Amino acid sequence: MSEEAKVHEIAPSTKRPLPSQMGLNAQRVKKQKLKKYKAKKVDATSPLGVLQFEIDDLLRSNALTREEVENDMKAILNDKTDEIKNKYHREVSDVRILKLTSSGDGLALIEHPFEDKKKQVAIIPFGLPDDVVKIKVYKTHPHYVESDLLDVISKSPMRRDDLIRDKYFGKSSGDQYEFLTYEDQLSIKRVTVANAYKYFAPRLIANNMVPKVGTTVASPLQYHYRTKITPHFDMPKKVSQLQVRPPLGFGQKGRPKWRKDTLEVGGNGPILDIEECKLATDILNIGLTNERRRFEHEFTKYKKGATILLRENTIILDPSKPTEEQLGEGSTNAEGRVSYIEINDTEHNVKLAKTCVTNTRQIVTEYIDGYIFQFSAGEFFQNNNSILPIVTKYVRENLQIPNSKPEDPNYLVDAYCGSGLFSICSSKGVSKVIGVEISADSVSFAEKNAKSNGIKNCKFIVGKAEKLFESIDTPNERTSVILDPPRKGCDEVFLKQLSDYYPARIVYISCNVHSQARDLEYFLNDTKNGKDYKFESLRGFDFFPQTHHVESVAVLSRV
Ligand SMILES: C[S@@+](CC[C@H](N)C(=O)[O-])C[C@H]1O[C@@H](n2cnc3c(N)ncnc32)[C@H](O)[C@@H]1O
Repeated sequence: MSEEAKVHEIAPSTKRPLPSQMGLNAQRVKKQKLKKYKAKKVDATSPLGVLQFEIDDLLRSNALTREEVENDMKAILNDKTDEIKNKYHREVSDVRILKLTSSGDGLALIEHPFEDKKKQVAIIPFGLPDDVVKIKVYKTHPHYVESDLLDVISKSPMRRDDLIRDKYFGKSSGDQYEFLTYEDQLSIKRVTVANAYKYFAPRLIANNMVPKVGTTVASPLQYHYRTKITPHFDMPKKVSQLQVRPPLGFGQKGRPKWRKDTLEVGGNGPILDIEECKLATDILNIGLTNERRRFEHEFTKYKKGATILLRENTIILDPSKPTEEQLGEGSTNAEGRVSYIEINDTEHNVKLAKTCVTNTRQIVTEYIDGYIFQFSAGEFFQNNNSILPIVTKYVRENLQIPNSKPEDPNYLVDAYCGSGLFSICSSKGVSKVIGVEISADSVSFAEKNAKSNGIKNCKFIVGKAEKLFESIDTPNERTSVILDPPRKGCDEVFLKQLSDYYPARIVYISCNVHSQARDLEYFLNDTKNGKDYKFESLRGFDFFPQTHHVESVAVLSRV
């Protein structure tokens, strides 16, 4: 085979610029194998997977095909002179943002750098629909490009810069929606829930089986609500030569050249140096100050980067003893004393102390809905206790089997029960609760939590969720099921067995509405008894104000 033929065989279609057309030396190309673009496999319900649906949606509404927004990955990868890269990775002005993704980024169509008839899909962090902006494209993927926002030329009516309180705004993903009114944040999250079902439950949508998405339930606290944060740092290879401590904080997002006054705040590395987190509770911010001070002295002791856990802990104070004697372990101040904040709980007539726990194995306490919960600081527990009483009440009410008489027995199954939050908060008036959870540590806390709250009708099993069905003996027509799986959702094995068990009601809580939509599409359409269920209600809960995240609660009942 001739040299020429070899190049043509592995080069992309002639419609796109070939390396040779871009002035690359054919001899050099011959010696080195051309790099091939290999797409990473992503879960369809992960942010990158969802982006593919969002791109298709954008293309459909603009009468474009995927081919018409394709980028020449091979040419970029094999571009030794940077000539192609520089054409791709350029500044573009007068870009109108058309949509918002579920990750909270703007989506726009821009001209293609090589082909007049083609466009490119651009992802623009901190861009809002109807903004007109200037961007710098810095990374190319087969069907979209990533960009930095350089300037906002004309503002979207939604853009409310006067609401920005955080000096790191525009640099960190933590407070991505701060420039929106809270009402707009809640409306956007409602659209996220609706779109998730459009993308992942098309048969349910086509058959009008998805209820109208309810308004998103607000969080009572919109700042200072997070009870856990995990700042981290990276260490360079040559730690011994390090004079100044590395940045300690959270990953940088979207280099904000458009916010001129905050260009240097937090630095410009991959990790932003964060002195204060506006979303975290006051005691966590005190803990952050303590841990930053410690890191200032001790950074050379670390060989590798690490994550620091900051978890809020609550202690009911015994008024007859000095407060400091009752605090236990916690983040300490410059004098070596455990930092704390005292709070008067006038409702329950008790004094509380809040401390900040940094040891993942330490036991921490939370008070929710009149119940006490303990768990290891490093294990899963919900992260915004201001909204939890609203959520647990909503779940409890939706588990009720209609037309029940008070004397009728009712049963509850809590799949993925963690340390027993929903089991315990829904246990009153129920004959028996069975929780199942894969973490033995969480199950032992669920048992202790039931006991310390004086609850005797809860039983917890260690194992995969489907283990439940090996031993379940409650009558299905009198049993309601709570599902609260991790982000990846449930698996088909579990959903099939759930359908075979055929409970009276199902309340599905999810921190990833996309996997929830996929699971309900499967459960309602493809399992034995799925068709006997009505999809009663669907709505988001705002566990994480100022961010794009939404928790979704779906309720199904047997008809
Ligand atoms: C989102 S958390 C919910 C915990 C609890 N409902 C709460 O609100 O505190 C999901 C839980 O599912 C557990 N888990 C993950 N995979 C599981 C599986 N296959 N079977 C049972 N539990 C699982 C995790 O350990 C975690 O505690």
